[in-house]
Amino acid sequence: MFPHDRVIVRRGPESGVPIIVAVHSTALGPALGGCRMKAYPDWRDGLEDALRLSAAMSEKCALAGLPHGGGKTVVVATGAFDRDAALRDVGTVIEELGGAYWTGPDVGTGPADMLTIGERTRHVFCRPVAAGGSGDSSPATAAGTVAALRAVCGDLPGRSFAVLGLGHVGARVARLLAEAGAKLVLSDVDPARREVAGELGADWVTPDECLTAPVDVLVPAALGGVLTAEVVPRLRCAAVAGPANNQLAGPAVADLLHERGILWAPDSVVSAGGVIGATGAELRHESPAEVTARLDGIAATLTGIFATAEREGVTPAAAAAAEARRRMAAARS
Ligand SMILES: NC(=O)c1ccc[n+]([C@@H]2O[C@H](COP(=O)([O-])OP(=O)(O)OC[C@H]3O[C@@H](n4cnc5c(N)ncnc54)[C@H](O)[C@@H]3O)[C@@H](O)[C@H]2O)c1
Repeated sequence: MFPHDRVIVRRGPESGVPIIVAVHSTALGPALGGCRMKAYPDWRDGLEDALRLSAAMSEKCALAGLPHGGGKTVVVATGAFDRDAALRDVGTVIEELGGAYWTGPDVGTGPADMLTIGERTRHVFCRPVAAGGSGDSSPATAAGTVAALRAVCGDLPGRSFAVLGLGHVGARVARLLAEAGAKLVLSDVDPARREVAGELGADWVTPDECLTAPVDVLVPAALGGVLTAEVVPRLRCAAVAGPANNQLAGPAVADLLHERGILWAPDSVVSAGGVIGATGAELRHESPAEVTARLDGIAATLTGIFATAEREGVTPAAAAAAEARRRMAAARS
């Protein structure tokens, strides 16, 4: 079965680069998903990314209890091209969808780029705060991650965490954990990020040492695909929970984690804070208190998924996917 509602692949009329918009589901409401601008070896690799990431967004929105489905835009940014023209092309394609899909920032784009896309469509979120948008989504993503970490290990004081990746989200998570009295091991491929460890009085280690640190929770906050069949046997943590999208290198890795008795918190739940915060403020016009309540709700969602997984003898990944499918099917019927 073709699982997507619709997929558009278009040569941008102004820029000439391939623009791909995948709308996975609108069962729960208009689809949401960021605009990724990235060089790919071939446009078909960009299409594959858009198909996979839009399905992941459907799961994320459904599990966050949002009235939205999942989508994704990919701009295949290979070779020289006019960046603003490509962003306007994205806006043109999104406008043609008539509100079935809204976009925001993703890898390779930021709030300022949403203004350029917004020249052609109003179906865009996370514009800069000065332009009336909600701006950087990473504070909300970090807050949601910490809510998830409370669900994983209860009280944070005295617990140990290895945070891999100290960018927009990871550095904020590390600060919130330090403020809560947790013990931290920190790492990033960028040596300049060592200043975060210095500031927080945390241990600074190499990325490989961070991945295999003997801690309560490993917090992946860098790139996806970090949990591979080779890495899982070397892990020395009790649980893995972090904001990095698509942490599992393949579906079978969830079983490997389960067999080793390592609790894995599905990233579709842990990383939902950004989309909860941005769309709460811009699309649903929720008050800060309502947004905070939704962010805190990530803890209850995760606890429910862990309980279902245990009761049914399945992995948290399988329990999360089944729950998202159930919510979308219920909305369709
Ligand atoms: N920003 C958000 O609101 C948001 C929302 C949902 C999910 N996420 C996900 O969270 C993750 C982090 O997002 P971000 O906005 O902080 O990105 P970012 O680019 O600001 O930070 C990523 C950090 O990871 C580091 N890094 C890259 N490769 C690494 C490696 N192999 N080992 C160690 N460190 C490495 C980079 O140097 C950088 O400091 C990404 O997977 C992103 O998709 C972010």
